[in-house]
Amino acid sequence: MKEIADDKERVKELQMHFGRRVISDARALVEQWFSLREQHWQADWYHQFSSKLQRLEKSAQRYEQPNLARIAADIRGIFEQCDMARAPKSQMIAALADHISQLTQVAARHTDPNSTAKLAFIRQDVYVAIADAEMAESVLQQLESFGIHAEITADPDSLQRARAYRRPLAVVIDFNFFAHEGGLALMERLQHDQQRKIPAIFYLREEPSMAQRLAAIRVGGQGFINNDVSLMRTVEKLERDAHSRVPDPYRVLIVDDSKTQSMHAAQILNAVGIITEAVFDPLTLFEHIDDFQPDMILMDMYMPQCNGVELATVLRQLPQYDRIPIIFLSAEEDVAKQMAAMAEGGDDFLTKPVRPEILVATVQHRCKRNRAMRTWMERDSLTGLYDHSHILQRLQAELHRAERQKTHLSFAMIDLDKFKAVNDTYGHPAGDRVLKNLSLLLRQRLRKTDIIGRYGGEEFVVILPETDAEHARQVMTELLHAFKDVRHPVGEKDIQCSFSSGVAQWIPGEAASDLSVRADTALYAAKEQGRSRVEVSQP
Ligand SMILES: Nc1nc2c(ncn2[C@@H]2O[C@H](COP(=O)(O)OP(=O)(O)OP(=O)(O)O)[C@@H](O)[C@H]2O)c(=O)[nH]1
Repeated sequence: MKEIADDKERVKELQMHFGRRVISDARALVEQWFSLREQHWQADWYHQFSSKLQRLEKSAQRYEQPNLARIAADIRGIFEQCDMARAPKSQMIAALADHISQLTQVAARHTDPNSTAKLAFIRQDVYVAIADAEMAESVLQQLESFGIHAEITADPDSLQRARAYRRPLAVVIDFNFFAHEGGLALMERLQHDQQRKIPAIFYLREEPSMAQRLAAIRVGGQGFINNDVSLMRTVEKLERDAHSRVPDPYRVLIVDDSKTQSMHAAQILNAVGIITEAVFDPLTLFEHIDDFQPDMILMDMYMPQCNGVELATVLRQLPQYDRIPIIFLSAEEDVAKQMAAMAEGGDDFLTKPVRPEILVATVQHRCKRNRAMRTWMERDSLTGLYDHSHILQRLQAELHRAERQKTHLSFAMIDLDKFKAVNDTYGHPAGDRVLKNLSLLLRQRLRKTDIIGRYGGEEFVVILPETDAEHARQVMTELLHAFKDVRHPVGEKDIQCSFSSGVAQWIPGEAASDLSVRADTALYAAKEQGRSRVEVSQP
């Protein structure tokens, strides 16, 4: 009997091992895709993409991962239509990005079932370099309980080796790490060839001085922790960083009556994976904005029917278009005229001919800022999750996508159990802490592609694309178990809470409001049947 059990164990281990191989091949392809964003397109980019795609196709077939093999084959189909001599065009970028996002969704579901960092598909670890073993272990546990994968690197050499193997999400480092070098000097060495600094959180027993804080900032320091401070704030920040790798490409609308000029700008932007759309007739601008949903507009100053300043003025008069950044691109060298253009609602002015790297940097910067601003406006201030109205907008958009791609989608509602008693017994701030912890846990444990919102008070919702009801039930049940284990610090003691959840799988053609009513009814049933459980709506 024991031998059979051993065999089963071995088969399971092997399956997991092969599963990890496929995942690492999928990750390599996704990282190759992301590299387009950071470096300009180069001739051998397709070659590298192709060889990574081939590896994934082979391993997905060999290790029997049919969903991944199917998506890889679809990517191959799109990829083969690209003109290898030039950067991918907007249509290709959009199609590839869409499939890469599907790949991350499917791959995320295949991660090691025993891992706490289940859904960290494009995983970056946090390295914990603290000499005091007990403290290192405590930091590790706090990070892991929120699904941030962490690794203890107990001495400078192992930290260097880990860093060489993969860029970490952050390093939690002892300010006095191994006295002969110290955390500062070591961090400086780690940052040596990094374009973007690796975030560092310094551990120091005593309150840091101003000089120590300044020195820390210079080597990428984001903050300090000591023995008493819980990592909560740090986790929030790390969590935000982990999520900043949004795979959606930026979208830029180019308004220019000259085909040559607009194609030129498009090529430069396409080479860094930005999707562009050209508008030659300014009078059709509104339709383009509504359909294309740009992150920003690149606008020529002088066009036959009207000029760019007039167009910007019109846009700024309409609340729905008021926040879209506009960069003027023109041969106009008269600074007074440039200033006048900016005064009418332009955000920047670039003089033609503009150097490609300047155009790219300006556009990327504007898009990034605009997305960050939008994020703030759409988020609930306590938890940072989508607020009620925006989660409904996202649900609408995801239903369209599921319709287009003919995929499943599930919608889950979550409501904390007996939460009134938490507030009444321990006070409102303690209740807020629990709400924040639940939101952190949801963000850490769910896939990047799942969309989470705070519906109101102590009610949360999750949109799970590409997920059927049974799968959604499993995900919610795992979350419930994980949440019940979380200890929420309240004064001297810790408290534990639970939630109930109702899940509904979208029926093609069903309206968003009907779907949410079904999830709500299932949630009600979960409450009725004793709470701390997940119920699924039967269509
Ligand atoms: N701390 C805090 N409490 C909130 C917030 N929003 C809503 N609440 C509280 O959440 C509690 C919800 O209580 P009820 O709707 O009675 O439900 P419950 O006590 O959770 O009981 P069941 O849902 O039936 O398990 C109320 O006490 C609200 O005041 C918030 O932002 N912060």
